[in-house]
Amino acid sequence: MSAKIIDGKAFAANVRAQVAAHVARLKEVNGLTPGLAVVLVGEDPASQVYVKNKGIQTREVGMNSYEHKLSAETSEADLLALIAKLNADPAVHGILVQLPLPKHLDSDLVINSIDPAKDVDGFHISNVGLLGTGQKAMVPCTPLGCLMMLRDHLGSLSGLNAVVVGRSNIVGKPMAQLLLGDSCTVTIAHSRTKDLAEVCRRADILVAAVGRPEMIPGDWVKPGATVIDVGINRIERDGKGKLVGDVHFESAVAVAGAITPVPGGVGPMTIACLLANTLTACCRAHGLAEPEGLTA
Ligand SMILES: Nc1nc(=O)c2c([nH]1)NC[C@@H]1CN(c3ccc(C(=O)N[C@@H](CCC(=O)O)C(=O)O)cc3)C=[N+]21
Repeated sequence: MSAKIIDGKAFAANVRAQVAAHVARLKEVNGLTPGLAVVLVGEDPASQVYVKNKGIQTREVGMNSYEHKLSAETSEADLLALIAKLNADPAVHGILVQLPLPKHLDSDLVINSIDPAKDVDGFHISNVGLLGTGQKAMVPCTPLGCLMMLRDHLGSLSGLNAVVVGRSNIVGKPMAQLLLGDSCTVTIAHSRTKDLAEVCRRADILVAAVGRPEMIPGDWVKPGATVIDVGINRIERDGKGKLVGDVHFESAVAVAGAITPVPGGVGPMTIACLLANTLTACCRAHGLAEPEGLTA
């Protein structure tokens, strides 16, 4: 038996179509156009590609995209001044500061200077606290995308054993909160976890977010489990560049019940959820009903 492959690319296209339909209605009925500002500091080529893709997809769903490209030497004061301007701009409903920032900038300080209501990454301490206490928050895009795919595949997650491998603030920790919110029994594992293989084998839901190419082999996967691979690792194989996840796909696909591929799994859902969050932020800013099925 081979696992069902969860098509994140198709799923993301469907989410974007739902967002586009809501945006069209907002324009027609309320005269509103959601706006997303993306701030990129420095010239990292991978980041430039992501930011370009975000801009294209933002415009495709009918939203306004505002791109701010700053030099790698930008001072913290100048960056904070730009964020203050975006916070005050009523045309901007979402603000994303592309991470990682150059080393001379304090990313915690920068992120926490964003108006929490416009923090479409969900990284501001207010949103982290709101999510952790089950209150209405902006939810980080990658875990939100994972949750949508899990709910779609499994229906109810209630009572299932979920193991999240990875404890980052951007994926592991918020993912665990969302799974807990859907009544999973949640374990957060990481590189220091004792008997990591055994812990993984107990998972009905296994979320891999460690950033180590193919570190989770098929024999760590419980037969029939749902495997969500958040890793996006660029490796060199047979003299060619290749994108692989944190899960060893070929061995895991033979054991799992369902699995997300890399590329074409979680990655496209991350951008789709960024657009969903921008729409949600716009609706909240104007006291309008939130889009159903596009929030946690
Ligand atoms: N403030 C902030 N928020 C972010 O959400 C954020 C960030 N900073 N910094 C960088 C990471 C990375 N990230 C990705 C989004 C989509 C794909 C994606 O669509 N990947 C495609 C393939 C891409 C390729 O071929 O390179 C896929 O997995 O199928 C990947 C990575 C968002 N990030």
